[in-house]
Order: sequence, then C-alpha cells, then structure tokens
Amino acid sequence: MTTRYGYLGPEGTFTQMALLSWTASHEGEHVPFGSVDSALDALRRSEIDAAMVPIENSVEGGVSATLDALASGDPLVVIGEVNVPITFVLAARHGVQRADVHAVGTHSHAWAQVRGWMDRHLPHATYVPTLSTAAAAAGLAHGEAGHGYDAAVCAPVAAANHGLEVLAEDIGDRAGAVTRFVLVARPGELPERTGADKTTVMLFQRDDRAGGLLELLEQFSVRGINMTRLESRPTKDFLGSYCFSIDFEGHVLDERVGEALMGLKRVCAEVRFLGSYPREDGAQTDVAPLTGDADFSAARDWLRSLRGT
Ligand SMILES: O=C(O)C(=O)Cc1ccccc1
Repeated sequence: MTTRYGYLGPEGTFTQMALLSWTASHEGEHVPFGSVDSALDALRRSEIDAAMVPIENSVEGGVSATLDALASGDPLVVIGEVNVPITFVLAARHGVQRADVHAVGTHSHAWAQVRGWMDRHLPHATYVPTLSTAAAAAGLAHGEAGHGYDAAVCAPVAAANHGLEVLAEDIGDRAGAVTRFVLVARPGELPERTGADKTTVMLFQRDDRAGGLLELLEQFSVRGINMTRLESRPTKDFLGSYCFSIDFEGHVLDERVGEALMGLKRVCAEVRFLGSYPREDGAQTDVAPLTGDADFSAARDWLRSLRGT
C-alpha cells in the first residue's frame, strides 16, 4: 500500500521541499493541507500516514502552531527530521514594479526573516499574513483584485510555478537560514536507535515554585544528556502558565534517556513523549564518561544484588 504523506501546502512551500527530500528514498502519495493543524488533524483521523510540518528555524525560532498542535490532542510522534536551507524572493504579477508594492503577503515566519530587507527597500509596505509562502504566491496568480497584497515573499520555485516575476532575489536578512521540519506519525513502532538520535518531549510542571524549572533540567544534566532546543509555550490555561518543549540528544532505548524520562515522569504533572528519531546530520551522540548503557546496567545489577532480586 502506498504511504500517504500530508504536508503544509500548497505546492511550492518549503515544507514540500522538505517532504521531497525525505521521500527521495521513500515513495508515496503527497497530500497538501492548508495549515499545520489541518494536516495533523487528518493524521489523527488516519486519513494520511504521516505529515511533514515545520518546527523550528534558525532565525525566528520555534513554530508555535506545530509545537502547540503536538502538545495537545491525541498523541503523535516525530519519526524523522529534515533541515532545509531557506532563500526568499519577492514576486509579483507581470508588470508590477517594486514602486507599486504597497502590501506584501507571506507566511509569518517568512516575514520575520525578511523584515530588515523590507525596512530598507519597502518601508511603507504593509504585511498581509497568509497560511504559507506558496499560498501567497498562488493568491497573487489566481486572485484578481481583492486578495489584499500586490507581492509575495516565497521560494523561487513558488514564483516560477505561478509564472510570477521576481522583483528581488535572496531577500532574507540572514544568509544561511535553515528551517527544520519534522515528519510526524501516529505512535507505532519506534524508529530504530542509530546512536545519532534525538528525542522530543513536552513537559508540564506540577506547580509553580522556585527551582521548578531547574528540577526538570537536572534530570538531563545528571545523566549527561545534551539538549538541542528548549522553548516555553503557554499552557493556555491562565496567564503565566507555561509548559516546556525540549529536544535532546539520544533515543528512548538509551539507558540514560530512559532514566531521565523516569525522573521527569516523577517530578512533572505530565510528560508527553513526542518521539525518538535519527538526526538528519548523522552526528553521533557524544556519550559522557559514566553515562553509557553499560554504566546504568551495572548500577541496576548492583541494586538487584543488594535486594536479592
Ligand atoms: O510557508 C511555507 O513555505 C512553509 O513551508 C512554512 C515556512 C515559512 C517560512 C520559512 C520556513 C517555512
């Protein structure tokens, strides 16, 4: 049976590029969705088998829509990641000049990455949010009057797909910007442990008190686990109530990771396990002295011998 992969569409999004790079070796059907939420809802309803969504970028940080969609609802897990270099163009319909551009449509994360260029070149242009960069390009191409913007910030391929003219190339404020995308699935078989893995969790604290966050972080630190992303997100229950979205090095099958998760389970109100998966860059986890599987097993065997079990 062919695998059905959902992605934040329409065609020409950076998310589609991530999916194309993932599926170069995995065949399947590609199904565009208008938003991260609609893709993940379809996944929860089993209408698709997996969904590619953006999670983090090197300029703007975490993608809240994704972090929040993973934090609640039926459980989903990350099974892979893809990093995509991002370059933006300013595109418009044929005949539109830069001087004619009064409003620019794009995805909020794209806007955040071109704000400096806009300040310098189109300081009076207003920003119109769209569901994706490619949706902004499609809106220009298909919408007659009334879509509310006269240029789009999108990938070069989205401009080309819609026959738009490129008014400016490479308008990102930071050269070398990268967005990290994750492939999400319903919980099932774990991706195999490779020694170059990451694990994602969402942690909910029991109560708000001095040292509460430190207590969570200690669970990683005492077991030699390196975190690669840490973000707080509002729980949405009341002002000042936060949960923590964390990526760290290692796989749930690693002893030190298992022990850290047990420690977290004990001290947190809720630990949402969001998957262990191979990291794209293949960088092997640096296992600190005395934190390898054998060290934990030896300690457990010793305890067993004391207990006579
Ligand atoms: O809108 C897109 O093309 C996306 O895939 C989301 C996005 C937007 C900006 C940077 C990276 C990903």
